[in-house]
Amino acid sequence: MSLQHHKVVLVGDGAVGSSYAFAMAQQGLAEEFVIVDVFKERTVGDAMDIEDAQAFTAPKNIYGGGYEDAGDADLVVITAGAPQKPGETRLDLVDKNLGIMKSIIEPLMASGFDGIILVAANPVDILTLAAQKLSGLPTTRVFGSGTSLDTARLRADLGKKFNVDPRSVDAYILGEHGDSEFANFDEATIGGRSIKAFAKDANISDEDLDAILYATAHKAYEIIDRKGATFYGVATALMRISKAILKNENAVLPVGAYMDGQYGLNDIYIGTPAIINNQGVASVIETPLSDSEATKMAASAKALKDIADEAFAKINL
Ligand SMILES: NC(=O)C1=CN([C@@H]2O[C@H](COP(=O)(O)OP(=O)(O)OC[C@H]3O[C@@H](n4cnc5c(N)ncnc54)[C@H](O)[C@@H]3O)[C@@H](O)[C@H]2O)C=CC1
Ligand SMILES: CC(=O)C(=O)O
Repeated sequence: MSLQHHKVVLVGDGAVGSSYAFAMAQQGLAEEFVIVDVFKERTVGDAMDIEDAQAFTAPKNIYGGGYEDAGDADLVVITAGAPQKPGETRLDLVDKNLGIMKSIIEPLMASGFDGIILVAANPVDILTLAAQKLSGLPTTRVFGSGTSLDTARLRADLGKKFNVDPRSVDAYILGEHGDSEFANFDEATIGGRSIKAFAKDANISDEDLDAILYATAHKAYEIIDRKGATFYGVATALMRISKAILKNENAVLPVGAYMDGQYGLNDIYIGTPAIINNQGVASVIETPLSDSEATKMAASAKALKDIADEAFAKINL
């Protein structure tokens, strides 16, 4: 039996990052875990705090560090960036967070890092593309959390509506992690049976399903209005994706993956199911879309591309 040693570097020890560090500790994932942030004292404090949980979970080497610690890391997770204030969209953060991403990728790559980058900072699809272009790493080894959180929200609401465990719902939010996202209701299933057929039996209308999509797409705003930020959901999604990478699971998960012709799209990252293993995105699953869903995917991609083109031009990317 080989002793596995996985090293993960977290960049951004705010609400999302520290919750992710805690989730990883709870799951006993990553034998070595480095926390990096401009607020250095906080990374040391968080590492000490999480260390106190190890006697109940699993021992690991967790410490506040710097980019010089990333050279031999398997995975770098980037949660550094300004979060939305009430009333702001994710896309409003683009210029500020692109500057932060640039300041991270340069020292990260200077460390000799050659692993996988997983991005969560918003607007995540655009920042993931920036991270890939700035790092020069293969597109399969740089990807984003994409619509993983949105898909979790959708499955939870559908689970409640149809009275089934959300883990048994096979439905996806696709497109931008943001206002132009959409659900694949025309193909979604529970136990292999179409959700639309379940809905018909239960007198649930298309308008009811659209209301579920609306609630999913607006849940971040609802949470931010009440507590200022969202973090537990995305931290758990990041933990789940990290586990698929570190354990080489070949798990099918919704992520923000690079488009190389899938859905007729190129050179953008967008929310889609993909197979995730220790190589990153092993392959993108181009899930079937009805005509109206394909139109929504194209519109979502255009919304992302327009913002990315404008923002990248400002930093010569
Ligand atoms: N993809 C998703 O589903 C979700 C993404 N987010 C995004 O995650 C990001 C972080 O959100 P929060 O943790 O709530 O924000 P936060 O403000 O609590 O934490 C951000 C952290 O980034 C650090 N930071 C800033 N500049 C840095 C730099 N140059 N290098 C290293 N660290 C730096 C800050 O010191 C701070 O600790 C935001 O962009 C937010 O919109 C939040 C929830 C869900
Ligand atoms: C903030 C954010 O992106 C979310 O909760 O979906």
